[in-house]
Amino acid sequence: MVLNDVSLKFRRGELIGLLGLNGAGKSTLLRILMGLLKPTSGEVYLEGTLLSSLRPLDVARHLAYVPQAHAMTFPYTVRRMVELGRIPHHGVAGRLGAEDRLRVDQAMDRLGLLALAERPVTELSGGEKQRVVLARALAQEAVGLLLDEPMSGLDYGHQLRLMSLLAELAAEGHLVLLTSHRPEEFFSAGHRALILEEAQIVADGPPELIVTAERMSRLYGVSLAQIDHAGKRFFHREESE
Ligand SMILES: Nc1ncnc2c1ncn2[C@@H]1O[C@H](COP(=O)(O)OP(=O)(O)OP(=O)(O)O)[C@@H](O)[C@H]1O
Repeated sequence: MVLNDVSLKFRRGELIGLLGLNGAGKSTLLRILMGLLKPTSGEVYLEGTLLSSLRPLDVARHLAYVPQAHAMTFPYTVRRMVELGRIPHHGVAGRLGAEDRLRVDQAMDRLGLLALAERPVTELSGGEKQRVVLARALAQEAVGLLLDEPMSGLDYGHQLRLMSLLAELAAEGHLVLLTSHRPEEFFSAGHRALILEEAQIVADGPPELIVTAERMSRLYGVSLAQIDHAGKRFFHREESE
């Protein structure tokens, strides 16, 4: 069983980090929340409505999902790819209006993509592609952003910028749920940390109480010490190991 007895409630304005070992079920949980996988028992509700009763485009107006890997087969330009994020608003056959263009430009700007706007996505680096997919999710203007390892492949500067952007989005009222293998990332910016272990949520609460050396040592099976500095927490492997 990938997930068992998981009961969670998410609210607008929350920035939530989901931690867990490889194979713990993090992506599975995001896919269930997006309605891409159906739970064998239990239900997902989106603002009071049963998720499974909504059409995919209706879901996409509320939730945007950025998976871990994205195949980019067609040589669309970066701009065209980000424009696809507007489909939930103007429909599959609809034309882009002024509002759509504005949102696309804003999303590209926030991900630092304006200079790459006319480049075919097939010719981009891994980190650049990742930023395009994130910009497409932003252009979607969904309240909830479900991001599977959004930092992966990004250079250090873009990782830090993305973390600030996600905090900004949460402050603007979005729900941001991301998975990561770097517990430090949530400590300063995240409001809530979740740990998925043995198919269950074993911890759910403020990062300062959950993302501790003791818990991270147990989770990852390496002995860690923590350093708290300037409102941030860092981990390092204990010398004695
Ligand atoms: N399509 C699938 N068919 C069968 N089993 C799957 C499928 N996708 C994932 N699994 C299994 O479900 C479990 C959870 O996988 P999931 O991708 O949700 O883990 P994860 O926590 O996101 O891992 P990672 O950190 O490696 O990305 C794993 O044991 C995996 O092998």
